[in-house]
Amino acid sequence: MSTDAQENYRDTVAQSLADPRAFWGEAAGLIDWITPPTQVLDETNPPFYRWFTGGRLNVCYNALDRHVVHGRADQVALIYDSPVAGSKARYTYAQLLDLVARFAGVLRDLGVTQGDRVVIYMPMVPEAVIAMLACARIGAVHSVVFGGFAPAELAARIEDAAPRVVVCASCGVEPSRVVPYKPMLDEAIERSAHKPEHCVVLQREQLTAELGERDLDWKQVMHPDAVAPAEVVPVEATHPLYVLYTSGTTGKPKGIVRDSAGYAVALRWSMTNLYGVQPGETWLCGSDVGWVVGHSYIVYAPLLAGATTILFEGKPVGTPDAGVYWRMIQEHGVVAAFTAPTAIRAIKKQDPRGELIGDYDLAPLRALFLAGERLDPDTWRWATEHLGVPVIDNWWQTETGWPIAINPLGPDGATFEIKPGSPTLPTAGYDVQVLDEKGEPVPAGTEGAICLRLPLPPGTLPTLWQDDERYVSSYLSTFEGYYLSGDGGFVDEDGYVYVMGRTDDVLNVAGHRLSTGSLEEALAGHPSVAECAVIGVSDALKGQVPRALVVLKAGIELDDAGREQLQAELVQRVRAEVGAVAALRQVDVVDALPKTRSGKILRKTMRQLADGQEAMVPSTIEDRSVLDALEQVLRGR
Ligand SMILES: CCC(=O)SCCNC(=O)CCNC(=O)[C@H](O)C(C)(C)COP(=O)(O)OP(=O)(O)OC[C@H]1O[C@@H](n2cnc3c(N)ncnc32)[C@H](O)[C@@H]1OP(=O)(O)O
Repeated sequence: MSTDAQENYRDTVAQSLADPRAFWGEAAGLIDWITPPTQVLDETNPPFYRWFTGGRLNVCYNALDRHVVHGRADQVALIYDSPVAGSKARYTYAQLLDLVARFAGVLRDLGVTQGDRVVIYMPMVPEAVIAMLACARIGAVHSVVFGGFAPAELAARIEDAAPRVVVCASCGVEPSRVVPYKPMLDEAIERSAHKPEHCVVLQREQLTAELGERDLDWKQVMHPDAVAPAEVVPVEATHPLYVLYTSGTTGKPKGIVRDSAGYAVALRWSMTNLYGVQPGETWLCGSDVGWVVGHSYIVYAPLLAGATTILFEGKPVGTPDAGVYWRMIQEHGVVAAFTAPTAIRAIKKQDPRGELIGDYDLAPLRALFLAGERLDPDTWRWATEHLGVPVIDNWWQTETGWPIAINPLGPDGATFEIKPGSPTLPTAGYDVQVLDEKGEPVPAGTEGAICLRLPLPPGTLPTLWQDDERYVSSYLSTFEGYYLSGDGGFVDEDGYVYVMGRTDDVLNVAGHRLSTGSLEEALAGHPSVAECAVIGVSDALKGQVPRALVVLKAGIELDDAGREQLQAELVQRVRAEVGAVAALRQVDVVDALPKTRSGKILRKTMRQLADGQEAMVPSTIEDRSVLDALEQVLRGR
């Protein structure tokens, strides 16, 4: 660990905060512009800050065409590795560009123009990446919906985004079953008030879908005789590249807007300066294109950097075993990998001594990055001990699009000492402050609400899709001049950030962000349920799993068999309404829920009891005996 590198990085971050215009103005040179920006940071309409105004560019051009023009045409851009489909494929930059330009032509011929939305509901297949980049090419706004979401969640997103076209696959392939996607899309469109004009369906051999009137077959429309490639459409720097829905505390998802230029600049900068990956190198990000990590670090950042990215359709274990990541690292010559702590916990459970690691040559690997949930010290220690490379935590959110805090990887490894449990230091552009309830900064080591002083750096959300008001009320209204992250934690004397968990009721199940509100809505729709609460409790594998408590309607009496039947129905209901990914397994029928006098359910207190922690009971509790009666239920799992 060189002290020069540490000083340089601290200087970089200090400069990015002291003079963001100079800092990001210089970083803007990392991408190609059609028209350079006239202003680096536009602060004329706070709290709505805009980056690189006046500039015009195309993100697809920067991710593909530029590399073809500059000598990377024959370099592999994308490796598809699917143990579940038994399939592998490699696409050079030239081949990927050809497919993307053709699919952009398909969308154009279907009437999609700049600013139109296109929903993409696909598993981890190359066509998902092709569809995303094709949208970017013609200035359409993509909105990718994770395949593990059920029709109701998909419907909510279709209704909000109002897409002209939906792109979907006939099915996904999970280790234990083939998941029919097309019927779920049909049901979602049925439920949604907005109806897309067309659906382009990729027929997969594992299960083909029946096509209806509005449906088109991907292979047919992509035939070179059927479509002419589309040219790049220049867009404004602030033009939305995509909308990605994320869970808030209520059932209605938030449409995180991502601008074009700020995102391209920040991601390109991060790939080399934070993750230490150079053009031409191979990178593995084991996430899903339905999540922000997939958007940023499977698709956009590695391609913007001219690297080779791997699209992995499989699981860290069981496809076929806990050595699949190590196999890919060896086979594809991966220099840095990125996944969620849950994935490492799953691997550790199956291969506690890390024996499968020894079966592969991991010599090219320089680091493993982990994010998506808190990296517990045990998991960090296991991975560090068995991999022999720096294991680097990084903290960020769907909203920010790229790391808020990380230990940057330099040529000599991690730049700073790793302190287990901390994602290390704030990144360039992020002014991290921990505030107390009154909005005052707390001393080092004291827990509070982790906030970011405005303006946020490029690449972060400029607003919510068609909902400026919700953007302000959700993130900016608690403490004036700050973005409220929703995560709580502290900063130590060395400036290291520690993120301890959500301060609101958002769940994080195996790195998947889910809303308690949408699970509760699903449960509350059952005819026997009067009211309910969902809490996230600690889980050794998934970090957190949901647990539901339901109160029955007056007059409903159930014996043991009746309760079991109801519990099974409620689990099934959440699966059908939210999706299998919610992983609700435990439902308890209780007499009442603990509340404050103003009617707020005490989810945090219940969560503390369920996790065996000391429960903080607010003085405003309405009836203490309700909580006492629940204590045994919650403590005994
Ligand atoms: C890097 C930071 C991030 O991006 S975090 C977001 C992504 N997170 C990860 O990639 C974490 C890695 N985690 C995993 O691979 C799994 O959660 C592990 C730990 C292996 C556990 O596997 P499993 O028990 O099957 O849980 P799961 O969460 O994968 O799935 C739960 C149920 O949902 C289903 N599901 C999941 N994905 C999809 C999908 N794309 N399309 C359709 N269904 C999906 C799974 O099949 C599973 O269903 P079931 O309950 O087994 O019937």
